[in-house]
Amino acid sequence: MSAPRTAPAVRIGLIWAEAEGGVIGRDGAMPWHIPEDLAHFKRVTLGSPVVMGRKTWDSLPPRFRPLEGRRNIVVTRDEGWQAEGADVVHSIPDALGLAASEASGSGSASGGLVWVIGGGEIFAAVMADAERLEVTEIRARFEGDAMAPAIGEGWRAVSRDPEGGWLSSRTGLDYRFVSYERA
Ligand SMILES: CCc1nc(N)nc(N)c1OCCCOc1ncccc1N1CCC(C(F)(F)F)CC1
Repeated sequence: MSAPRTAPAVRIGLIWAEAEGGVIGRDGAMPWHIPEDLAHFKRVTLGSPVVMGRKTWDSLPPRFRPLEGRRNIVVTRDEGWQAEGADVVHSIPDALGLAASEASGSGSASGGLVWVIGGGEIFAAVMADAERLEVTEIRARFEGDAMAPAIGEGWRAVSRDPEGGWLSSRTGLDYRFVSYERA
């Protein structure tokens, strides 16, 4: 029995890239490089607040930190942690509260959602309250130590790009974009 869903004040989307079997990371990084996914991530999240765990913040290449054009909200248990360009909070509810004050109206590109961008621990904590998932599926198997949350039967895929088959990254990996909404 999952935790009772509270109606969050803010609309939550999760975005991640996963290999076969649900691997999303290894040793604090992504074990692949798919430039087309970086562009996809930027397109989906630009203009919306992003919420991430401290390890994901640390995994951002310095030139991308903070993620420009988005409020960067970083969740950490470390009371002393701070970083230039990051709004630091110490719980998911605090992160969502901060994002709620920021998530632009439904007019914005992604309809006033706050995007949770990783990692595995944060995804697991917010999955029950999410209403949209943007998943990049990578057609390859990688070893890893961070996993995507399970997408239960309460979700339905509302779009696939491409509709059938896969796209080929210039780095040689096949991938596709799948969008889910709560059924
Ligand atoms: C893109 C990686 C990514 N893909 C999807 N679909 N969902 C995510 N949750 C996600 O992880 C975002 C945080 C980690 O991000 C990076 N980790 C390593 C190297 C580069 C990055 N990127 C490059 C693009 C940059 C830009 F600002 F351009 F978007 C953001 C940082």
